[in-house]
Amino acid sequence: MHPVVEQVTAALEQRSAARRTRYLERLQAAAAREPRRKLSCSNLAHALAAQPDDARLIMKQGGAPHIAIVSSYNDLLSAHAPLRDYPERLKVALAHAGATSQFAAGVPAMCDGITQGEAGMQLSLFSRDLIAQATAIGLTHAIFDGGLYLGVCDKIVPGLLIGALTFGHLPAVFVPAGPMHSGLANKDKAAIRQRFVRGEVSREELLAAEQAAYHQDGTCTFYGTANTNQLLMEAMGLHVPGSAFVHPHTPLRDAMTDEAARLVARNSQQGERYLPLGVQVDARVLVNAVVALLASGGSTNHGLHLPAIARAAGYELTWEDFAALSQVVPLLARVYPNGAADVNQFQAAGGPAWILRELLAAGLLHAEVPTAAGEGLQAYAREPWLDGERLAWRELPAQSPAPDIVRRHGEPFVADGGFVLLQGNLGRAMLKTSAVDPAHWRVQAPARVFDSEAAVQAAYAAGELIGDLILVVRFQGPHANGMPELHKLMPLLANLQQAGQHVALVTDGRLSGASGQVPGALHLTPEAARGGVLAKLRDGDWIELDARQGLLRVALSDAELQTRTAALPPVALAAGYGLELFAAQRHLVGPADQGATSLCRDE
Ligand SMILES: O=C(O)[C@H](O)[C@@H](O)[C@H](O)[C@H](O)COP(=O)(O)O
Repeated sequence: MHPVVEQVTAALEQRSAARRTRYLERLQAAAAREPRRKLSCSNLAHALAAQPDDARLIMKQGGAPHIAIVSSYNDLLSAHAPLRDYPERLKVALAHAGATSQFAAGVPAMCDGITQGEAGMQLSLFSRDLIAQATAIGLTHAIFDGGLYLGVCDKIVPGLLIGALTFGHLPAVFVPAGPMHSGLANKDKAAIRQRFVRGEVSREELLAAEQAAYHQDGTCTFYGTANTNQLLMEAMGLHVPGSAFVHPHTPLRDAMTDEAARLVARNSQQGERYLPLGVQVDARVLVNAVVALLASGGSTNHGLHLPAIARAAGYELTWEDFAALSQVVPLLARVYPNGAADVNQFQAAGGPAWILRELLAAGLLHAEVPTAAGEGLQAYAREPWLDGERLAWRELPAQSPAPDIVRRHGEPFVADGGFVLLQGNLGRAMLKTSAVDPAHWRVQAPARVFDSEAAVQAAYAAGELIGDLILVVRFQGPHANGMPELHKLMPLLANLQQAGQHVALVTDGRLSGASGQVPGALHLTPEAARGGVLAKLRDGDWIELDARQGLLRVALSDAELQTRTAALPPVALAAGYGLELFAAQRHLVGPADQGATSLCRDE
């Protein structure tokens, strides 16, 4: 076991000891209560009312595990559209496994692809917490012995997991649907966007390219936040092994969905092996998730989601933990935006199983952890296949079949994991280097300060973004406006960079997991709307961003900063599009480095 992985795990355990103890006490109390068996007759009758006769009978007897199905299905998200028929399929599979089940909750799911650059994006991160709460509402009926959680995309899997951890005495299996087939290559899609921004292609050509990329149901094919979720569920042992990137509507996918039902019934209190989710997700599992994130060049959004998930399990996972692990975890995959391959090509080259096998071999993962599939993570280092009609797993080749996509741990693409914690008089921020050319890891330039993504776009269109510059986009933090992704800035920033300008982004907002190329100091905390120095910046202030040194500073002394008046957040930010309903979240939300959540705050 690598000593740094051991140290980070021990430190995480130590700093979280009191919180984790409280969490486990709650979990044990919930497990001991067995509420279903103590429900009053009228409560139970309500639960049984809509059930088929045979299920009613079994549920009345109370001996079989009763499994909650929580789904984020809608057909607005291409990634979630295949989940439509899963509940019926799972109910049949659960019955075969001797369990009964109910569809406990449908939770909201929003598509960041549809809302990029629009007002709805301001609800994106808050939707994670709402999904956690909606999951809890389904489970709070207290009649369940386990949960199946159906979801794929950005905020949905973290939200489901936070909700499920609140009912950590129940076992959980996460059920994905898989990616769409490859369409127009992601880098060609990005190139056409850059040309559109430069006025070189028409809107019709742009739309044709977008539709060639997003062309059917299933998850988008780049390694953004949704697909990072999927790899993390593998690394945390919460999936049927290898189910992340199997296409929807295939016999293999169906077999894996059925297997999820078998596993959750088996892991219930009435099953062969009781595995409460809250016990399963311990410090080792959280560290494994961070390691897998880093080794695969995953989404920056998990710098928020993993600390929020950790808090739901009683842990204080910090950006320092990410940074320490990043120094020893090698980058083993090149998947867009960190490379040219898409997730289908990544999967064909070995996919998550390859990454996990290599990390296990390098002693960078805790191997002896309980998983949904059994004891030990090794089961997740093999690939699934159908042996006739039987679901089986087989070893991957020893050598990389595609060294431009996946590498052995001894021959990585880069020796570190590409997560940098930037610190200085502007605050603390995250920067992901895996998609950024090292030539751009250090930028020193005057600030151009904006209070919205739209204002940057207007300045670009007016030809005002000239020369080297650090684009400061502030009042984009969780308290200000829910911390939207600012992905629409990418084509224009990439154009400036390609034109030879030295550019970087500094923001208290987020970027999409699909963003790359241009260095971005993200999730800056404290945010401008909560006393951050960002609110005091002016055009022309000299900013230094250095990924190698972990530095982010403005060349102003403390005395100079003292004399500056902080700008006020733009007025009337939160009206229309439902934003007015989320005032309480904006008020309650915690800082980015604690997961930007209004849930699981310090007790
Ligand atoms: O992966 C993420 O973090 C995103 O939130 C993701 O949903 C993405 O931003 C959109 O799908 C846009 O994708 P493209 O604009 O790159 O096509």
